[in-house]
Amino acid sequence: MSPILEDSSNGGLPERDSYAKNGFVHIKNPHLDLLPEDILYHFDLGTKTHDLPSMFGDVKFVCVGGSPNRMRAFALFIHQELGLEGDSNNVADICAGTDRYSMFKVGPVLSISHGMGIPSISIMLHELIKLLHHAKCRDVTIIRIGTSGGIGIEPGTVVITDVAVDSFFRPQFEQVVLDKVVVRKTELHKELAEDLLQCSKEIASFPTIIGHTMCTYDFYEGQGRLDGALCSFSKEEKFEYLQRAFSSGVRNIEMESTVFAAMCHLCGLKAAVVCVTLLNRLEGDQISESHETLTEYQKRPQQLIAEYIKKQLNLS
Ligand SMILES: O=P(O)(O)O[C@@H]1C[C@H](O)[C@@H](CO)O1
Ligand SMILES: O=c1cc[nH]c(=O)[nH]1
Repeated sequence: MSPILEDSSNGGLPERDSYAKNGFVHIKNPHLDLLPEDILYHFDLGTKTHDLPSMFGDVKFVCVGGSPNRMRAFALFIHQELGLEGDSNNVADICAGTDRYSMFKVGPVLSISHGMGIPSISIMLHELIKLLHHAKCRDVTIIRIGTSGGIGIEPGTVVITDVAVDSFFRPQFEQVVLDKVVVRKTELHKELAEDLLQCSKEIASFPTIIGHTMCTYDFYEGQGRLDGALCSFSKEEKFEYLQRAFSSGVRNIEMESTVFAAMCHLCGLKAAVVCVTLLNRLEGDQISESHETLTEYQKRPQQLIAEYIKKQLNLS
């Protein structure tokens, strides 16, 4: 059994205090200073090939989500909402040179896809955080706008995460580093979550709550589904697990929030997770709503975040 270590690079270190003063993004890797060039391979960007400060230096809001189409749609929507000049349909994919992720920049807003699951979002976040650092961005807010399965709440409800928990309902993320397990905290920004809840009250067009979000390594057995290709538990065991999750404060389940919270916290980014629920897992496992309904649900976190961004920019 590998030893479980407390992460030494916790939020109480001096670097994080200085973040509060200067607003820069932290990079906690001394080896990076020795690199003559930093290639952000999965973005097809680099410090020698691109002028990152002039391309990204004005970024203040980063929104991330699983699907490239959703993040493109969000970029077009934000273009419209911020009343920016130019044809929103011309918003280009900055990562067009690779098909790993898509990235769109609209004024001070960056919209990026991260694929499905912890490994995929983790790779994206390493490169994104380095990008923000190289670009000398300051006071950046980052928000994951995703989909999820709800527990005991009406489908279509938007859940703003207060704390991301693992499959054992623990507020932590375990990263295997070499042959050790490093445990990192999964704190999110409390004030940001409250501000987002307040925005939702002002829009008042869909139910929004604050709750714990459980992050799993799998969509099927890992989320207690009975409809995967494999299933090694009974219906009763499934319900007993989901009820326990509910009792511990979990209101939705997705697949990225713990690593997202852990990495953003360590790097001094103000972060939130805002996911719409596509179904109530106490009523079933299959996502059976119509395409139109699911599309409308997916727009809800986008509407909320657009409202928040406009408010921050004094545009609402
Ligand atoms: O941002 P998305 O909607 O991709 O997040 C959830 C979690 C998984 O990535 C995926 C599973 O359908 O949806
Ligand atoms: O049930 C669901 C729905 C969306 N995403 C998930 O991870 N789970």
